[in-house]
Amino acid sequence: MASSSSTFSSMFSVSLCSLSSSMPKDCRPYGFLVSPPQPNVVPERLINKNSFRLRRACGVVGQDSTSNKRYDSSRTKALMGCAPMGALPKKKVEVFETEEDMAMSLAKYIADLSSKFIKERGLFSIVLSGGTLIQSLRKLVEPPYISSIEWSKWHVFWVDERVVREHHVDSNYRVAFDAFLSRVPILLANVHNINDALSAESAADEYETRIKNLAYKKVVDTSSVTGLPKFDLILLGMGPDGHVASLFPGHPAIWEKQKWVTSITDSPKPPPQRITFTFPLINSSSHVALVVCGAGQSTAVRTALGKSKIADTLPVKMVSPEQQLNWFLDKNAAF
Ligand SMILES: O=C1O[C@H](COP(=O)(O)O)[C@@H](O)[C@H](O)[C@H]1O
Repeated sequence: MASSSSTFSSMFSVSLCSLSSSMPKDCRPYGFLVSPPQPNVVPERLINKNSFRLRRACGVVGQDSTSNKRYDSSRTKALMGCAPMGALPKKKVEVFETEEDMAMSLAKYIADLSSKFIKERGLFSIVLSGGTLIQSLRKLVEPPYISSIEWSKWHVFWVDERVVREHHVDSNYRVAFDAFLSRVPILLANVHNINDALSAESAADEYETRIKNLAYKKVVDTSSVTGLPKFDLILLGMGPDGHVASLFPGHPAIWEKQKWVTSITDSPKPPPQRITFTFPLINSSSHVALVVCGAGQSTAVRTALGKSKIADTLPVKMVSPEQQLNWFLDKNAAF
């Protein structure tokens, strides 16, 4: 509910940043904040001054205090996910008084995107996370959305999954099925969960292949920028350590560039065996909603939305979809 939300501007001077720049649309190796001279770096005079100001306000450009060189952490972030240079998503941070208000606004946001993409493409590809996010989808199974959404046009995926059988309590599929999918008229054939009979590595490979085939059949769109499947909407939760999907701080999987879906067998949060989308695939999506509630997440939220360069390797801060990044926060997570 717009009326009960407040933007983050008062806290971080960052609320709605509609950013763009004229950086070349390519992808270079990551790992530096101060770019060494490179042939494809756009001369500073070509960077629109207003755009620079906006980006500085959002903490994505600035001056390195030790070397006195200008840095552009948006570039670094884009590179991490292999997203196009300069194609920063629009970013919107909304803070709601209660989780109930947030759930209402989230339902409207999803319903609006569902209708937009169904109009444009005839289908809606939506990717779920596990955890507390699913509870926040409860308004979708109530009026008006239960009858207004064209559920038969939905294709549902998981950004990460625990490698357990699908009826197991730890299964993200099971949590979503029990609380959400079983209550709406989605076609079972359009619910694309992992093959739970496989090992973590095989399940990741098989899921990637299936996604590739569905992109070939245009069930999932394809990014004209990266050439990777482009999901219409990815819904991400976030752990207190700033992890998203099963991409944990300090884990090598956050740097994966070749695979679209990878496996891990040493998740710091149980269960240890998981499959997860990698950043190149997450960041090729059109829209991402980061849905975060509760005081336990507030430190990671502050770090992610603050200006610290150190936070650039916090998984949640590496999320950068092609079109729009929306944060849905309750007050407890935000303050
Ligand atoms: O393990 C996981 O954790 C994150 C965050 O979950 P939450 O319960 O703290 O909201 C979740 O987004 C991810 O899908 C899940 O596998």
